[in-house]
Amino acid sequence: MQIASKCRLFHSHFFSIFPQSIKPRNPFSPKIQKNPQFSIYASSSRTFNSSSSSASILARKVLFMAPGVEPEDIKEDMILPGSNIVVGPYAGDAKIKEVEFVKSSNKPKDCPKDERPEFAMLGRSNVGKSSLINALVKKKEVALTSKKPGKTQLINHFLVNKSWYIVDLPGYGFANASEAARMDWSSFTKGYFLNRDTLVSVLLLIDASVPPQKIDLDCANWLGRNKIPITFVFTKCDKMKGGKAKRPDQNIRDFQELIRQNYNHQPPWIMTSSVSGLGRDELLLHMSQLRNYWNNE
Ligand SMILES: Nc1nc2c(ncn2[C@@H]2O[C@H](COP(=O)(O)OP(=O)(O)OP(=O)(O)O)[C@@H](O)[C@H]2O)c(=O)[nH]1
Ligand SMILES: [Mg+2]
Repeated sequence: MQIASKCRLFHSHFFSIFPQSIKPRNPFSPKIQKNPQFSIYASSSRTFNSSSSSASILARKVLFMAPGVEPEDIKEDMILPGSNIVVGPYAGDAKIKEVEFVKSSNKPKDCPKDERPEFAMLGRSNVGKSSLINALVKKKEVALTSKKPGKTQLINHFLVNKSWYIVDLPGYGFANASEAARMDWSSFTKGYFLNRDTLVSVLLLIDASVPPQKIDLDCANWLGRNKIPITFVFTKCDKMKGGKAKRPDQNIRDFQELIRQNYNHQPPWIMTSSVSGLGRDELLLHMSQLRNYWNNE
């Protein structure tokens, strides 16, 4: 199948429920602990084992159905902790054995052309994109990080296990960038998202230590409108502020509420911390199932 049509197939399924005809290829028995904290669907998860249609409608609304999963088959231990992601039959081979920096591109058309699947890290400047890449690959300085926003300026491709890419992108919403640089950012990155046929999913990073930001909601809505697959990755979940500031889980819930209005089906979301390693293995497992599905279709 041609890459472009393969990609469309993937995208069109992504925002709807996966069709009955997809047969599991890699039988997977999840070794996942019970999902401890997530009250956002805690009340509904009790009903997932029931075969009632209202339970499966609820599951469809709140959970991310991985490829090959039917709502009526979901059990609580198939949901990744700290996320709404159901693990399905395509999950596996999530280990990172090697990673190498391949190239920096300043135009989407200069990106690698070898048709390997890729995941792009997107988010506000300073949200923790480069730190998350380092946490995923367990190396300190694969992607350069900084306390000052605006560190990453180009499209950087990192090749993992010689078979797929993680892409580090410049952050958006960097107030100190010149007007010209900000305009450039949007045409340059929008061009990348709209034309990159090998893009499996955008990982849209959202800082969970602050309340929902309009710029993140606008970005999520733009991606949704353009049918670009998205996973919300909440960062800095280790940051517990004192006083009246809201905790990460409250900020995440507020963000979900705002997003829910614009999506028929809840996109996948997951809590992470590059400091404590929270969500690392779970995110890699999620990426494996999207990648394996992409590779197999
Ligand atoms: N507490 C905490 N701090 C984090 C976490 N992730 C990143 N940081 C800090 O946030 C700052 C920005 O991190 P980067 O990874 O450089 O952010 P970025 O999104 O790549 O930023 P740009 O390249 O400017 O777009 C650094 O000081 C990191 O140490 C996290 O999970 N927890
Ligand atoms: Mg960066």
